[in-house]
Amino acid sequence: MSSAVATDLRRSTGVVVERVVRRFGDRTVLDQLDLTIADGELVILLGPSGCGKSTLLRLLAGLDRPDGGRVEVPAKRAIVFQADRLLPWQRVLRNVTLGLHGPDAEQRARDVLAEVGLSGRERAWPKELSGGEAQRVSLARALVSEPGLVLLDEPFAALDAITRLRMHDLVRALRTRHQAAMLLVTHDIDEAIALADRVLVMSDGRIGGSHEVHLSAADREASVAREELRARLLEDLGLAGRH
Ligand SMILES: Nc1ncnc2c1ncn2[C@@H]1O[C@H](COP(=O)(O)OP(=O)(O)OP(=O)(O)O)[C@@H](O)[C@H]1O
Repeated sequence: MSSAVATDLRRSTGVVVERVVRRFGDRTVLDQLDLTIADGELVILLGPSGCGKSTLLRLLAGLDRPDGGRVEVPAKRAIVFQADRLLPWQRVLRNVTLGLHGPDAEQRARDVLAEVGLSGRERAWPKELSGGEAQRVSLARALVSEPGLVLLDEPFAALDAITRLRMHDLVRALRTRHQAAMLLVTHDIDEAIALADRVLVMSDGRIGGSHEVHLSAADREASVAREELRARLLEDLGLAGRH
């Protein structure tokens, strides 16, 4: 089967994945998977452990190649992992400017650090940051190059519940300013409902369920519609009847 990964030179073109296959030995982890993400859309990917979520993100990031099918992604992509992956021997500002070019690189890094609420921490070392602050730096580093696609692999899973809620507010604010397509992997159904334009549920190597989220900010917190969506997601995950 032929495979192709194409990047578009325009800044942001969304994502098109067609019939993508990825095998590891005898195991077919992604099996004719289809997916599209529009510019500016925030899509959340849910699925049981080991179903292939990170494998899909790695393909979209260009860290791996499919065995078959077609992947079309914007040229500029950024990925944020569960662990912050900051360079411990570089200060916060340098961690954000790494790989940036041009005379305005430092100012862009300062601006995006301000956006994530870290003005004044530019000269801090990574070890001096809390977990939430370190993930804010990771978000700043992802956004500073104005990518067309931001991939987030369980970015808040290691944070405490209150910090996670603050990070949700931050992601909502950032997406109104940056028009990137975003794909966020999580195990947390409530995180999915809080943030997503669309929630996808992965099973058997494909996208088994797709749910547009048409809830107001208030309804995302508590409403009959929210509970109905939650029940549908639990059903797709094979957990019907749970709370
Ligand atoms: N490089 C690799 N070599 C061999 N097997 C791999 C490789 N990468 C992933 N796999 C296998 O592919 C399957 C899917 O892994 P993946 O990490 O994508 O799952 P996941 O849905 O992200 O899981 P989790 O939610 O636990 O992080 C797993 O069985 C894993 O062992």
